Amino acid sequence: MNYEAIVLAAGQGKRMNAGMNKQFIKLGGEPLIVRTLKVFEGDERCTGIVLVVNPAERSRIEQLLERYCIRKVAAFANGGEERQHSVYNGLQALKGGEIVLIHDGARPFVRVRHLHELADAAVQYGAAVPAVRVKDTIKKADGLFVEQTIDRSSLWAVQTPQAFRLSLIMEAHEEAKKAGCLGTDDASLVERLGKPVKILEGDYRNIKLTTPEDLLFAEAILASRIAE
Ligand SMILES: Nc1ccn([C@@H]2O[C@H](COP(=O)(O)OP(=O)(O)OP(=O)(O)O)[C@@H](O)[C@H]2O)c(=O)n1
Ligand SMILES: C[C@](O)(CO)[C@H](O)COP(=O)(O)O
Repeated sequence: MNYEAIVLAAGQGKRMNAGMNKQFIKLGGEPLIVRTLKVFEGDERCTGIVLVVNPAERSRIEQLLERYCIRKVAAFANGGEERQHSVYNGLQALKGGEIVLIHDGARPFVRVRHLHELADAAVQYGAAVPAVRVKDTIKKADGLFVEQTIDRSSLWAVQTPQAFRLSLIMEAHEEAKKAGCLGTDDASLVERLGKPVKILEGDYRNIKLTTPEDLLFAEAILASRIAE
């Protein structure tokens, strides 16, 4: 199934502490956002990308698109205060296809195979997310004292891209806006409507570059890809 993509690049990267938006950090010589966009650029099922950016960074990003021959960015949208607001703005800029994939610009290692599986699952279920099983022992705490050890057998760490029927995710965002509800991902807004969200087992290497040590993992993943 073909799809449109929304790629989010309008954060500040505070936790990365790089003194700039982490989207511009170079990984193996190429900016992070370029690596992410190249995955969608190379997927024949992606019909266009809405790129959500901080307006102050737009011309710098446009220069990168030119330099790295990224042609699928069909529209820009302005970032909002929170990730959810950025997605909302991105949704308004879509052309109106059936399926949309919403992706963090900070996850450059997603595989085209997964994009296809997610788009197809969104046709079938309405909403589909990639996720990996939680490997750590998770404890709930009160301050720094353990209250409870959570049974991890039903816990998943959820990633992006998250795939949706456009009508469903539009409704989910409108309803969340009305209710003043903020979620850390888009699927949670569908969940609050009581609609199903399908999990597809993802890839532990589809990391989001969030804190400085993630750069070490990213370089290692990149090296393993080059060796493939
Ligand atoms: N208001 C926001 C916040 C986040 N994002 C994007 O959403 C993705 C995931 O967010 P996160 O990792 O939290 O990125 P930042 O917000 O940049 O990081 P931090 O929270 O550390 O500042 C990133 O690609 C980021 O650019 C966005 O477009 N608009
Ligand atoms: C959407 C997300 O990438 C799913 O893992 C994540 O929730 C983004 O925000 P976070 O604040 O870094 O959790």
